[in-house]
Amino acid sequence: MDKVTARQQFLAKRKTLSANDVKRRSELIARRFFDFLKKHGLADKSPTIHTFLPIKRQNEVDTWLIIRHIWSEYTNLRIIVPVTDISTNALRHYNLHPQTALVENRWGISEPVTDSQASVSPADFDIVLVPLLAFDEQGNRVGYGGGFYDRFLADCRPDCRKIGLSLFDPIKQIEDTEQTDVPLDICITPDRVWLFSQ
Ligand SMILES: Nc1nc2c(c(=O)[nH]1)N(C=O)[C@@H](CNc1ccc(C(=O)N[C@@H](CCC(=O)O)C(=O)O)cc1)CN2
Ligand SMILES: Nc1ncnc2c1ncn2[C@@H]1O[C@H](COP(=O)(O)OP(=O)(O)OP(=O)(O)O)[C@@H](O)[C@H]1O
Repeated sequence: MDKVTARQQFLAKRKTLSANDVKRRSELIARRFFDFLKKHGLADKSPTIHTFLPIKRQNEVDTWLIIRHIWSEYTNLRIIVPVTDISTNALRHYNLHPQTALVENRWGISEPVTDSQASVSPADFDIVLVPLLAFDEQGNRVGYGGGFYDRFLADCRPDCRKIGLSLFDPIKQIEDTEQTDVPLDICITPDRVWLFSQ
């Protein structure tokens, strides 16, 4: 399947989900994420976790379930979220705390108010939770087509774990992958954890 077709199909599939479907699937994904952290002892190393904040009207995975659980149970973890620079199409990255003031951007994505806050370098990130519309059995992904995450993930350390979160199972293969596409290491769905790198 090509990216354009996958994008259309999965945008349509998402629209069929009720708010309750998204919530239930997001809870299963969050549970699998914390099981994965525990199994690999990742939380012990006080990792820095970068996550997207969900676009509610697009029925994205509700990452707030993961964030709130980290704030209550894993207080040694640092959470970073992206802010989109509309003029350069680049992402900048800022700390997220329970008291961080947020504003919605033009796509309905909550972002920290960045006055006087220093941005954080992608070299600091140990885990990145990656938004997607579709992924394939090799770990390739398709987003909204802006190339934001492809550019961002290229700046992360090679040992940073790139973990996709998907409400749906993978497709067999995305056929028109490009040199600049950065594949996922892992993808978590409501049903299972897909591992793409050893
Ligand atoms: N939650 C979240 N944050 C993210 C991303 C994401 O996919 N999800 N991005 C990942 O790169 C970046 C923002 N990228 C985006 C690019 C385009 C549109 C957009 O055009 N939205 C249209 C609908 C798209 C469609 O239906 O085809 C809109 O809101 O009208 C939204 C986000 C950075 N932050
Ligand atoms: N590192 C990069 N440098 C320059 N252009 C890039 C880079 N990464 C991706 N692009 C370009 O960005 C455009 C969109 O890429 P693609 O269709 O893979 O986006 P996507 O992965 O669906 O979106 P997103 O990453 O925002 O979720 C393509 O034209 C691609 O060539």
